Amino acid sequence: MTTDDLPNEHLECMQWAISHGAEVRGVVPARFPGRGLGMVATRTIEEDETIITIPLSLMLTVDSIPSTFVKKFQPGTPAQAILAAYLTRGDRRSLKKWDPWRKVWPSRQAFEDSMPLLWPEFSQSNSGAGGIILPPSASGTLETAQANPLGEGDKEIYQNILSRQRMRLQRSWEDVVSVIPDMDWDSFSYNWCIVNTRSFYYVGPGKDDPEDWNDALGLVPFVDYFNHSDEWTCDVAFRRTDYTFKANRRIEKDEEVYISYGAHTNDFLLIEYGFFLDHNACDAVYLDDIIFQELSPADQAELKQRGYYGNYEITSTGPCPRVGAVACISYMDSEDWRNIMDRDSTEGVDPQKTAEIISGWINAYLKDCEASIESLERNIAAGQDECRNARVTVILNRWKQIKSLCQSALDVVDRDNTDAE
Ligand SMILES: C[S@@+](CC[C@H](N)C(=O)[O-])C[C@H]1O[C@@H](n2cnc3c(N)ncnc32)[C@H](O)[C@@H]1O
Repeated sequence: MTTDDLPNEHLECMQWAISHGAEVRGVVPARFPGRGLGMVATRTIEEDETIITIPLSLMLTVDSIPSTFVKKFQPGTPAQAILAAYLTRGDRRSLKKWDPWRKVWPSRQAFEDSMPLLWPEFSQSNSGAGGIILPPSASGTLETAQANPLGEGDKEIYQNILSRQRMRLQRSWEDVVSVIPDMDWDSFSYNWCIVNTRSFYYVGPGKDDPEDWNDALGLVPFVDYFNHSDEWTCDVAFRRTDYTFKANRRIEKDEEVYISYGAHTNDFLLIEYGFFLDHNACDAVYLDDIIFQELSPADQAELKQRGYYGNYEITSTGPCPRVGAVACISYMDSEDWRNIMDRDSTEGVDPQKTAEIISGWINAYLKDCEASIESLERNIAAGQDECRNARVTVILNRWKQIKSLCQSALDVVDRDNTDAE
């Protein structure tokens, strides 16, 4: 961590926020290797101490930008599209207020380096040209399986992540160019990424929470310096009039202070934010594409009706209960299977068989990992272009993490099976 060589613009940004009503106690921006800027404690911070308060008046949301600009857009245009359009083509005088804060944002090059969405390999599709193989949760495809329809449930955002993101950007772009035809793509996509990586949850006064959380966002100056950790030390509370940032444990002087961007998998962090964590308690991958191949139409219908279709998650601590349920349906008598689902019966369950089926699925995923790792390593060895090699290395490291997650899950399945014998 270093604050000594911090360019003045960061302290000016903090002063600007304070002069517009922000209260800042015990933290300043600082540079952290591999994480860009972040927030550091300048003294010991006690548990429950409020370190920052940001008034609503400082925020940049669809409610705070000139209504003449917002009114140009059709109802239903995503907030992210309107904000990115405003940052790109809003009235210069009204935008000037935000200059000290915008000055400290990352460059477009930083996004081009870190966000697969902007990598040339993925400009057309999810399966990168030139051999960059994205993890299945990001690309929506396994080498060994055709992409299948997704299941149901709140975990869906963690699959097909790049397609979903590309669709959101595409839709934003179309909505915006239909109103501002000479919008510049490079600037717009840059500002779209800014909103994507630096927004907070925001719902305007008197409004209900929208169905899609992508529609509930706003930019909150200065606190967008906070980096993410799955062991965050600062809780964020949105009270509709302000945001408060409160330490959830004692923080020592010179420690980086983290918030949580959500309980996200590493593939989600990679695609949506352009980084992933070395250790992430929320990391997971999904066996859907492998399992879907083996399900009969009747089993699919039964699983759908019970809300058990898809989102077959594995973590380093083993498979989720949905995986066990779908393994059982593949060999059990229908009546017995319904009884385990409805009455917690164990009649007809063969734990060894269940474990063998699950191990087979995880091993199929592992095979894909190994093939991808080999191919990416060959790709790096043959590559001449340094920037491209850096991109391939990021993805290779992610595949290695996935391989180790699968191996841990496999160990858990094998151990549980041995214990049951
Ligand atoms: C809200 S900004 C945080 C401030 C940012 N680091 C900066 O330099 O302006 C979010 C971005 O910070 C980076 N980031 C956040 N948490 C990180 C972490 N734990 N490790 C590496 N990069 C991180 C990612 O580039 C992400 O898109």
